[in-house]
Amino acid sequence: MSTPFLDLPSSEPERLLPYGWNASLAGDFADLGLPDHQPARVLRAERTACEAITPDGIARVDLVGAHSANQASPTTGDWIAVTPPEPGQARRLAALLPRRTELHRGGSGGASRVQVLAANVDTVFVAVSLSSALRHARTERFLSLAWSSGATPVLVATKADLCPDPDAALEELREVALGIELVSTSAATGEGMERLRSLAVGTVALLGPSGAGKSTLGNALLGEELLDTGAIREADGRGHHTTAWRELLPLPGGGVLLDTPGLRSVGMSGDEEGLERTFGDVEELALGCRFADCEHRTEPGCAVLAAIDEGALSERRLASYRKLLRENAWQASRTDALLRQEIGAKWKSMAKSNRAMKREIKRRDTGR
Ligand SMILES: Nc1nc2c(ncn2[C@@H]2O[C@H](COP(=O)(O)OP(=O)(O)OP(=O)(O)O)[C@@H](O)[C@H]2O)c(=O)[nH]1
Ligand SMILES: [Zn+2]
Repeated sequence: MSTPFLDLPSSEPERLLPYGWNASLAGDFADLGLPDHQPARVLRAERTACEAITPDGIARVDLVGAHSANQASPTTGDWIAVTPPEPGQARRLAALLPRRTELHRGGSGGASRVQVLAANVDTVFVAVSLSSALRHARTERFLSLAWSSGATPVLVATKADLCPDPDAALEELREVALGIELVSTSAATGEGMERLRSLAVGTVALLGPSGAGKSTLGNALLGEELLDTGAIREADGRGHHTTAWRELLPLPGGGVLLDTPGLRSVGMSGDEEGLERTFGDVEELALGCRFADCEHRTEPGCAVLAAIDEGALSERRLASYRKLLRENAWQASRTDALLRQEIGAKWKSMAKSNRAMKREIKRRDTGR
């Protein structure tokens, strides 16, 4: 196998390794057909420039110039091709490498475009604090966002040391963490940190409500107090927005931590695929309903209501699913009509045929 590096005398491509550079990305870069350029990863993006790690170290990259207007603009986590270093010349963006994953939120305040918050995130740690009342609907929202990005979510329960009955709380969370890893942690005792480190695969993003302990988890992974935690912020009023701030930080045991201000304030994006995965149990049950368009309210032969009667599904979970679907529909109605037509119609027909297929398979399996 050829080395994933480029043969550039002045540069040290090893500099990209702690940021996730690998042979597969080298292949993507080669496919661009820009042999005179260099690969780089975006550490922080602004409107007209970004900061990136290049084989020559961290550099400012101008977004104007060769990069065409109809291409997506780079965001934190993107791999890009940049012009080689030239004395007295700023680097320029030449191309964006294909994204493997995309964390996004729906347009808000009348904006019609979906806003991409981060690219190429492999693992999302969703933090939920055990020190306050659990709000499952909110947690499910974060998990959906993670699923829809293409990354693998992990549910991280924080502040176990402050919880009077952590076992009961975790038991509850297990239903929410359907099919994913659930880790109980405490920054105070170090509980769960080793396991968390082993789950920090690739580029890791932290999601969760304010005060859930994201910065504290990040610092534990980094082995250094690089992120300001609530306690420090309160003490000296410092924020994340200093110019020296980089949003991608290599982890000592491999992997990269991604921490952007935008991710700290995400809600729900118009995405139903992520919901389907988060609520896989409800979707699965719904396949057994007599009517294909069953809304699981009063319909006869409703398998979802039957499961609730039997205690196999909690009413709370169905209610939470409904609420998120409603919220999604509302979000979708706010995005612009064209986008809605294009994406909505495609998704609807896909979902419809998917459902029909699943029902057919189920029918055959059960011989009905
Ligand atoms: N006792 C205890 N306190 C913790 C733990 N984890 C975090 N904290 C405290 O909880 C507070 C909030 O933690 P942060 O890490 O700042 O939370 P955050 O999610 O980054 O918050 P935002 O930056 O507002 O999004 C801080 O005062 C932490 O010291 C824990 O495991 N145990
Ligand atoms: Zn039903």
